[in-house]
Amino acid sequence: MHPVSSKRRGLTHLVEAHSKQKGFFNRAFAVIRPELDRLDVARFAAAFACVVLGAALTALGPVALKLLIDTLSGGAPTHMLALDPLTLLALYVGAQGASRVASEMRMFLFGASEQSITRKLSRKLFAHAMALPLRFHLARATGAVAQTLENGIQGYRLVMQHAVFTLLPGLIEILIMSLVVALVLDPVFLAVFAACAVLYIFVFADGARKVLRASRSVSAARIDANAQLADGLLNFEAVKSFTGEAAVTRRYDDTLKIAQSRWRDFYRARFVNGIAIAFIFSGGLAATLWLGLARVQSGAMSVGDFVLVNAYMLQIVRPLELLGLGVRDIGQGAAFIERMLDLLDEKPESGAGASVPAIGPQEGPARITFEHVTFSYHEGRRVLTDLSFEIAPGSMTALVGSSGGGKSSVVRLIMRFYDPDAGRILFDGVPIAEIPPTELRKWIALVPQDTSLFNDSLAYNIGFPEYDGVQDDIARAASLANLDGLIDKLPDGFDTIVGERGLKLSGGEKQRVAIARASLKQPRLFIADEATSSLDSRTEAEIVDNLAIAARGVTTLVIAHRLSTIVKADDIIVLDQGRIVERGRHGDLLARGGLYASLWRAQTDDAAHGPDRARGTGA
Ligand SMILES: Nc1ncnc2c1ncn2[C@@H]1O[C@H](COP(=O)(O)OP(=O)(O)OP(=O)(O)O)[C@@H](O)[C@H]1O
Repeated sequence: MHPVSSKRRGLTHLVEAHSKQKGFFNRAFAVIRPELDRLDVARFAAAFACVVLGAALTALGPVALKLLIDTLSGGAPTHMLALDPLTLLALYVGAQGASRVASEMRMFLFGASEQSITRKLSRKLFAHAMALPLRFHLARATGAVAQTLENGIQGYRLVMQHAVFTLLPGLIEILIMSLVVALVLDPVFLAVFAACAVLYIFVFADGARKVLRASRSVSAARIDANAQLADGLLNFEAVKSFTGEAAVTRRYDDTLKIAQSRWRDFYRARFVNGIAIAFIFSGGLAATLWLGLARVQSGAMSVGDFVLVNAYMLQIVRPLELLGLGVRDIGQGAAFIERMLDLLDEKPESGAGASVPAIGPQEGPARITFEHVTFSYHEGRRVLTDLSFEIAPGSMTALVGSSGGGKSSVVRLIMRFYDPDAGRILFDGVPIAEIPPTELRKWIALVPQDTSLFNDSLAYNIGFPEYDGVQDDIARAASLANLDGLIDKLPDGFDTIVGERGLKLSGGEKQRVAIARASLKQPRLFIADEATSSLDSRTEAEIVDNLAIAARGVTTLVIAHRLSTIVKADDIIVLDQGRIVERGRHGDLLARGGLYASLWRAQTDDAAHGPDRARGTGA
């Protein structure tokens, strides 16, 4: 390749990399800017003042020492300040002490604002994760999302810490030292300092690039490892029952091994960098002292000057090293932040977290209309095809059919967890695509197929999300869902902690908590997706009766495999492979002798042979 063109490409590459980095820092700053309040800014400003003061004192301390030595060694006072030794000693000690105090103040002020920003940033990230659509969460591992957020926060802390503690003081110290050297000493020392500084910059720039690359890999590996960790912990019941402890530990260790090797690359990059710096430092120190020695011997320099140049050479390493460390660790922080910024770029659901004006009628039982709705989760695999039906206000409609037929998907579309590929869904005549999801969901109470509870008290879980001030309502809802017997038995009653995802409760108890929660909502549409599938027949019958009373006047959509629970429905829609194959009342459908009749027959036959076999025959 032509050398000039390759050079040009190199330049273009550099310019591109620079503008990319600029874009990154703008994006990263845009995330925290709205979170900074006046107090944060004031604390930062005060920390900044301490940094400037501390750095100036650190740089000027050796000057006082030089003056003291010159005075003590009887050398002609070449300086303008003819101060007595005690004053000079006090100045030197004072500069050292004050610089330490400024450093402590800086840490105190910075720590307070860092924690405030970290809290606000964590809250913002969590709120964002909560506002992301269900589609996002179903496609991601919980542990990976958690680690991405954790890495991001750590990244911000690294960047903030180094901006305040390393980059800034480093720059100020170098500036002041260069000024003093230029004013007081032979310019040759400035040249040595400058040569060392240039070499440092090259070595650090190279190191920072390598460390950044290694940090990216570390960040990705940490996320993968945490995804495995959370997956194992969440599935511990399956792990135990299938004695899979060793298998999941191995699976987790495989990701840990990758993370370990990425960390090794990271530390190797840092090590190589550190060794190069040590060589430059030793070379610079040797050159300075050799030049200083010759000048002291020839009388061109005082002993104080020699001490000053030595102190600066030792001291200049620190700010330069700090600068390098700062750049390197900011690179690491940036790599950690990158993934989090990608997550923040994920679009939240429209209207999520915001208060949006509601559209359409505000009360009364809902009318739900499906108009030629077609839907697939992934291209090429259609789940619902040309679905058209209407659920009349105040009616009870049942959705039945074989497993995987698309019943829960109908519910997800009504909730706007997903949008249809074609056709539309209307809520009281208003297309739900025009209703903000958060508004729409306020009108609907859903008892989902899989109930997973918060690791909190029974009362919290029933009253979720508005726990405070509804104690009586919670007790009433618990009683409606036949939970009072259980609560009486528990030593802590409503305050009993239900365990992670409600694991300390039985499947049926969890379902009843979900029913109680939904019944508190006073919705316009009540949806029960297999809400009583884990209950024994008698409890189920009692709850169904209670629900019928509670849902009187509310439009109700019930998905059920156990057909005995929906014989009284006003309308039964039979779905098969995403299409409506039959529709009518229980008696009509039986008389028709189609899919519904055969499902019914299978269940009643099973029931005749034993009640437990009657469960889930739709599967
Ligand atoms: N998040 C998803 N991503 C991809 N495919 C999905 C997703 N959820 C469900 N499916 C698929 O969509 C189809 C319909 O699922 P759906 O849960 O709506 O059926 P269902 O009638 O409620 O089944 P069941 O009675 O077993 O609960 C199934 O083939 C299922 O594998």
